[in-house]
Amino acid sequence: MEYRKNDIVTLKIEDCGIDGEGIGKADGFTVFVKDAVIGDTVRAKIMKAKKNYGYGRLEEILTPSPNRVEPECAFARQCGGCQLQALSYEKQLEFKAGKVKGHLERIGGFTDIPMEEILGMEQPFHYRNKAQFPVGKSKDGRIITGFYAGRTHSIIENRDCALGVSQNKEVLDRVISHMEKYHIQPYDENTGKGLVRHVLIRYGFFTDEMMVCLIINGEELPGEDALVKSLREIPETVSVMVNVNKKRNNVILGETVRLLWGKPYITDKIGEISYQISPLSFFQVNPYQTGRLYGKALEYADLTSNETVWDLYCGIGTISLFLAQKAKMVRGVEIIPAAIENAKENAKLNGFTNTEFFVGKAEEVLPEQYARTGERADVIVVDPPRKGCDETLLATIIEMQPDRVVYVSCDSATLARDLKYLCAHGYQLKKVCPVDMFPNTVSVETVVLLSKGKVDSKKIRVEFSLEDMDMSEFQDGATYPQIKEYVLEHTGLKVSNLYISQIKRKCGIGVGKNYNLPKSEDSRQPQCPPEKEKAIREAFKYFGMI
Ligand SMILES: C[S@@+](CC[C@H](N)C(=O)[O-])C[C@H]1O[C@@H](n2cnc3c(N)ncnc32)[C@H](O)[C@@H]1O
Repeated sequence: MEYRKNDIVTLKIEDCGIDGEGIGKADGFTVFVKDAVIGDTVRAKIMKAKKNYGYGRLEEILTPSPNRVEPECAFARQCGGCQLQALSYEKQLEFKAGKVKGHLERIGGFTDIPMEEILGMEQPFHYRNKAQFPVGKSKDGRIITGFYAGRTHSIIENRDCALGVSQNKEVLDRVISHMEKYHIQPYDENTGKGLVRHVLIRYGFFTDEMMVCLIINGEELPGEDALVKSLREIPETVSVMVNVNKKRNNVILGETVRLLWGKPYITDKIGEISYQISPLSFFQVNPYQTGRLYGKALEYADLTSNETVWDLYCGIGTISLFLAQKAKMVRGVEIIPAAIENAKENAKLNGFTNTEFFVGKAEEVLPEQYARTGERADVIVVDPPRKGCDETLLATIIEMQPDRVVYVSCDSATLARDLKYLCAHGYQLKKVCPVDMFPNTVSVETVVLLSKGKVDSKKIRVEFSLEDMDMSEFQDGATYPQIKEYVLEHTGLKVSNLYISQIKRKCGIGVGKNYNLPKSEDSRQPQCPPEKEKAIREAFKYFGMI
């Protein structure tokens, strides 16, 4: 059945979408309902309707889910950070394990998935060692800080996030009163004026060292010494820095950092290994679960001190050093030069002599090194960003034929795509373990073990090429239907998948290499007209894709 705007539907919520919205069906018509949780029976008003699906506003919870809980944070509904706080933690874990399994089945084409039990937390709050608070103004002109409401840039005022450390509030109180005293204006995204954009706080859970870094739209901050004096009164402060970002974009951190006081980094430990972490370094945000995640990767790598291992996308060498405890040699590759500097320092700090690090793209460094040395690897570990591995890299792994591949992933959709490729080229899926690194949010991390085996055609249902798929929907940003809907609503124009993919390419957003390209050189494709291009670009901006 088809529903239209303003229709009222009754439905049972059975799933959860990427923004944590409840998903249910009314007579085969799928409805996304914000603030409804799995297991609720709700009455919803259709606010937007498409052919087979629509977006509903929660009117009434007719029967609350037995898994509904009172959120710990008073702002959980408005804030975009925690999408699942109203769902019991047990059910959250079930949902996440199901999400990984579902992606492996639907995208990867796998059956009989060797899933291990998801590794959850005992206390799923106050686990984040890093927080980035935007600074802005309230309607009545006060300086405020907090978090962005879901998919917007309006700040929900909150200095005491339930996922962060208790020191966050004290830091923010001091920064805001400093701004008030010195008449420092927060940055305004619309005008590009104002000074303070964000406050970044990093905390070492096992060392109790804290770094405060103000991201500013300028070179200097009025009263820098007074701010340092105030922040030093918090006993855990070991580092106060500014980061300069004068660009008018959505990227939080700029490239330049300046030390105001203390050390340019904090130190923290995972297991037996110490790491130095600077403002720009990638470091897993949940230190408790990171030890378990890396422990699982190490278990799957099954090292006996004789192996040569590559750790691709190695960041500051976190997994590399974990592996180096039990390997003959570990080689790490990372695109950010500063992270590789950190990785080398971290190796030295911990006394490792069996590591080597390379700056560059994994998909370039690995084939180059393999061509140069011809040395095979016993184990290859990959931990790519959400977009997953480049196909050139996967092809090189296949060529190198390591005994085991350990894949650590923060996006199970691109993970499933890459596993499908590796298994279609001779690897076997041996173990899958989801790890809950981000309780109360929809994200889930996964560790996978693949080992060399024969091609098993029964396990793979469809032939495919990465180039023919557009996986960018699974990354940050919006889906094709969401973009179409935004464009229609704001301009009245209808745009096709073809036009969206053309503009994605122009903007440098990853689209499968052949996705929506003409099948032969002579075939003609319509080109996106300028007014539609403008509208699509606006939608990309709205969804934070450019
Ligand atoms: C999910 S993080 C993993 C970092 C590290 N393994 C850890 O656990 O801390 C992904 C890393 O890949 C890096 N990266 C992104 N694209 C890359 C590429 N093409 N080649 C190498 N590194 C890349 C990012 O800078 C980031 O440090």
